Amino acid sequence: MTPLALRDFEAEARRRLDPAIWDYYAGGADDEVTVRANTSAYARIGLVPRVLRGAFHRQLAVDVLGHRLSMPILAAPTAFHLLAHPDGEKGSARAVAAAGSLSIISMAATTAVEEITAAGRSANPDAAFWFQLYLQPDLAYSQAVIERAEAAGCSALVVTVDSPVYGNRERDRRNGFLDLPGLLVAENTREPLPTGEWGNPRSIGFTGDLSWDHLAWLRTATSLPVVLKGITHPEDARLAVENGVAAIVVSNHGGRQLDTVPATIDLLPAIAEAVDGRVPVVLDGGIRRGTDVLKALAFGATAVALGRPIIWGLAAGGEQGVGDVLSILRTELDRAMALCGCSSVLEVSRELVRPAPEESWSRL
Ligand SMILES: Cc1cc2nc3c(=O)[nH]c(=O)nc-3n(C[C@H](O)[C@H](O)[C@H](O)COP(=O)(O)O)c2cc1C
Ligand SMILES: CCCCCCC(=O)C(=O)O
Repeated sequence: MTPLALRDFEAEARRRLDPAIWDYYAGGADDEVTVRANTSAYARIGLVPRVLRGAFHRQLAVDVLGHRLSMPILAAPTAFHLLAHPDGEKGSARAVAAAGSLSIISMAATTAVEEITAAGRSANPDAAFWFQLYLQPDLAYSQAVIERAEAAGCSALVVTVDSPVYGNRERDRRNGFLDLPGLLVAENTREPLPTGEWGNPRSIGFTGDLSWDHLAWLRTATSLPVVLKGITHPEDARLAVENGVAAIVVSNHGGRQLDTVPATIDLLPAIAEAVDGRVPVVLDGGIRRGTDVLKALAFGATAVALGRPIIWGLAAGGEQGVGDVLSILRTELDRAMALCGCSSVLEVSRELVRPAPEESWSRL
């Protein structure tokens, strides 16, 4: 059956993947309340379209930190793509680049950052990449990883701030997922050698005392723009801007870190208000339809990022599958914009959305 929607890729990915690998990709923390909330929240938000606006041609392109992207949809950082398909991170990067979008490369990628950026640029010479960092307690080692990402051509550093410790992923614990020998080689965590080559991989650590002081250290460690990923509180968004970050990613890590954090789409309006247009705001978590993208833009996001749907596309059809996922979502967003009377993503505004508590929604 030809996949028509992102959920079709999810079903196909599930069918193809080893159940323990599927669980790692699909699962979340504790009772997975946040995993479910991220997607179900969109159904509670109504779209109230404007009509007779002549939106025959639609402009989907956006500018994010100096990059012109063909659409407001990026690839969020996700680990271990080679577990999904032999095309791995190189296949995903080529598909995202060919779609005119931007990949945030995971520090826990199973392919070296240099190979990923080269693959993306083979598909689109103008392709943009950001590098996601789990700050390591050994700052000298973190510095080496950052310099490696810079040399590979990444244009921003995305620091994940929602993970001072690893989330409680019970599916993985039951499956013994992280204990599988040789399964998980995070290529970008190799030791720098005096020869300039990369030695054995280190296991990824988390910085338990992660604080704003580390952000000050990062400023000394890189001249790249710093993006904070994992902002959920409006006060932290305000602090992030005051501390000079270039952008924020509103994210609860796809429900994989702290369970019962609300859906990101429900957190977005207060964060967008706190940021007040001073830096770009990217939202991830639960984006599965073009209407979800439109709702996020309407509540103040500059762009959205996809986590699991990229993995589904990869598992179902390699590079081509990722391309199809992006193409379907783009077409859905374009159609939703047409039906809402928007000829540009810049025209997608708050007047189009109505957050509806379930009781009032049922009265409509
Ligand atoms: C399998 C998987 C691996 C992930 N790996 C990372 C990672 O290495 N670094 C990171 O900051 N976030 C990681 N995330 C979180 C994503 O970047 C993103 O926040 C989340 O997946 C968005 O939700 P969605 O999957 O519903 O789109 C991962 C998520 C998944 C599902
Ligand atoms: C110990 C392995 C760390 C990889 C983390 C990848 C990630 O963020 C995830 O959500 O999974």
